[in-house]
Amino acid sequence: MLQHIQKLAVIAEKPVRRIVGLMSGTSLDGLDIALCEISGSGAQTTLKVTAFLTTPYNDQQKQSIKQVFAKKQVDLQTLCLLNASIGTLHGHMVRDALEHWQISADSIDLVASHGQTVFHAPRSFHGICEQPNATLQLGDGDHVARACGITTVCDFRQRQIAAGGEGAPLVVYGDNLLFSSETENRILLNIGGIANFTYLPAHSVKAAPYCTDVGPGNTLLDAYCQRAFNLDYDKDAKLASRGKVNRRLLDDLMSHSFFQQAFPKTTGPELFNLALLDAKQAALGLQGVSHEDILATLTQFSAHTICDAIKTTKANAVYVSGGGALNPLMMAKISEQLPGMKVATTDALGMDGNAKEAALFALLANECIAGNASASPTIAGMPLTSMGKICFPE
Ligand SMILES: Nc1ncnc2c1ncn2[C@@H]1O[C@H](COP(=O)(O)OP(=O)(O)OP(=O)(O)O)[C@@H](O)[C@H]1O
Ligand SMILES: CC(=O)N[C@H]1[C@@H]2OC[C@@H](O2)[C@@H](O)[C@@H]1O[C@H](C)C(=O)O
Repeated sequence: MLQHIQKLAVIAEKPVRRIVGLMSGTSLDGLDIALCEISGSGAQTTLKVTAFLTTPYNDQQKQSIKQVFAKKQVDLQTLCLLNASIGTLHGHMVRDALEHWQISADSIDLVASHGQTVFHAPRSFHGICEQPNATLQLGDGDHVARACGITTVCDFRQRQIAAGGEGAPLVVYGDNLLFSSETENRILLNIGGIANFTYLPAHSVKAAPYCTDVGPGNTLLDAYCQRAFNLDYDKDAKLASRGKVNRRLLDDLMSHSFFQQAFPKTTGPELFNLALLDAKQAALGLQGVSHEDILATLTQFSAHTICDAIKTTKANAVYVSGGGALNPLMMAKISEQLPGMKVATTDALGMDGNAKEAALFALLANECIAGNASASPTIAGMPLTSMGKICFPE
């Protein structure tokens, strides 16, 4: 053990750390792997993504996660086996990515492993006042570390909950260190399965940044597309573009109490799922609406709730990342509803939007090893705390 601690101390003192960030999001498309070079910590952090890839899950891997994903009742043995097998799978995916990039595992200081969220239950969702906020990511860090041979920092969300947060969104801690501006009030909007944003007031404003989930991004669209068309997602919004927004359904979706909750708040497919949509369609007698019209309505639902949330800020510019940034209809609707605001992708800030979340977990691992949470800049409504558990490869 002593040699592991000594090695960590050496890593903490390095001028530049090479950290592989991993993120497997709610879309279940695969594992995002971002190789990052990070120097400094806290306000002095610099981060460069030097290689990135998404290793897709095969159908069997997707199906095995779907057995437990966002489900209130699951087979405990399945869950238990998945925790180990996802860890090993992610470790092997890291090893293969490094081989592909022709980089030796010995040259990597740390892996930062988010794991696979399978259930997210903030108190506002479970409603049991005496119970805490809770969240569960599978893919045990010891299995990751063992499978790729690299010290792994994992399970970032638990400490943030223990310190008083909802365990998400965590990107704000990195967004604030990397992307705030002297003069621009910025929104960093990520449209993954769930959409979230970080609001970064310009330094001159001297206000604290904050971050929140705002509602569904692609999760309802993907689930509907899979059920109605047996397609993973509506590529380039080809299907939704043929449909018409159903106003009654849209208004009903928009009236969900989640949208009245104050920021910061978090959510997931545990709430925004096909059961919710089906119930609303049935209650309104709208079962006959065409699949294309439903997709058009869901695209507008995401765009509208995102823009409503952004309009509560004083932002001058929005930088978008995540798969939703590649959906032309979603992006057109967002630009349309934010007249006069600059809408760009995070590429304009030098960050590949697909790599951003994985890179920001690398940054959290960097903070865990080399940072000082109590000296970090304040985030409104969220605790300042270090995050992550450390797992050694031998
Ligand atoms: N060309 C495209 N056209 C339309 N939608 C797209 C396109 N490319 C990606 N997407 C959408 O983006 C999704 C993947 O997004 P992303 O990888 O950001 O999700 P995630 O990281 O799993 O989510 P989260 O951030 O919520 O955990 C796809 O499932 C799809 O809905
Ligand atoms: C519990 C969980 O995994 N939440 C994810 C999810 O995907 C988007 C949104 O919902 C966000 O809250 C979070 O991920 C990002 C990376 C975050 O924590 O900032």
